[in-house]
Amino acid sequence: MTLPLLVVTAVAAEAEAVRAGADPTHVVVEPVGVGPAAAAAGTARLLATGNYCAVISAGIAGGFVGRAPVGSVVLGVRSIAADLGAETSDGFLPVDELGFGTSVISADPALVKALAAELPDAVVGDVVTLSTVTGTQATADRLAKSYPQAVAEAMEGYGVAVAAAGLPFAELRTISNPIGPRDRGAWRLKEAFAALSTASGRLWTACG
Ligand SMILES: O=C(O)c1cccc(C(=O)CC[C@H]2O[C@@H](n3cnc4c(=O)[nH]cnc43)[C@H](O)[C@@H]2O)c1
Repeated sequence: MTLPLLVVTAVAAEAEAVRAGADPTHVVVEPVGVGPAAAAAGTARLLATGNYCAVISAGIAGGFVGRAPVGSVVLGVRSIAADLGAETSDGFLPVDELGFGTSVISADPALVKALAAELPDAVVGDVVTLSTVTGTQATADRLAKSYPQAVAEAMEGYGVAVAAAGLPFAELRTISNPIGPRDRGAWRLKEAFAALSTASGRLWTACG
């Protein structure tokens, strides 16, 4: 029998949205906390106590303006730790350039292909992971320029990818807000959760 797919979210509301759409006979859904550290620790714990065919970091996200509109589904091909590194007078230096590992983890190509086939309207691109939600136009512009393939930002993908440690990994997001000046009242949570439920209905095929 095929092993189940593990889907990790940050918060309970995201897990409920995934469960509303996903087939419980093929998909296990767990909230593990907000941010890359909680995501990595929670995912590692789940993978140590269960057998899964793959792990997906799922939830809502901010979308880069002009790349992923509010309400859209995003499928991550790479999860990038965009604030792991050093600040210099010339700008941000990623951990890669410091010689301490990599800030970029690629999703499993076969898993991405299978999900993309099930989610033909998804915006496919990189997803940046940040510990701090972007709240100014200046930061949004810097990130858009530094990560031209990035379509969304969230707070967990890179942490889940590190914990996956070779198990097939991917990131699935639905866009609740544009990345830019903070306007919490403008987040379209209802639309993003509904899109997450619909997309989750296609996850049962992920492991063949
Ligand atoms: O306020 C609420 O009612 C509420 C209900 C459910 C979830 C939330 C969250 O804030 C989820 C946090 C989760 O969302 C991701 N996220 C969403 N937008 C962004 C963004 O613009 N930049 C970074 N992360 C974003 C993130 O992964 C958080 O873990 C609120």
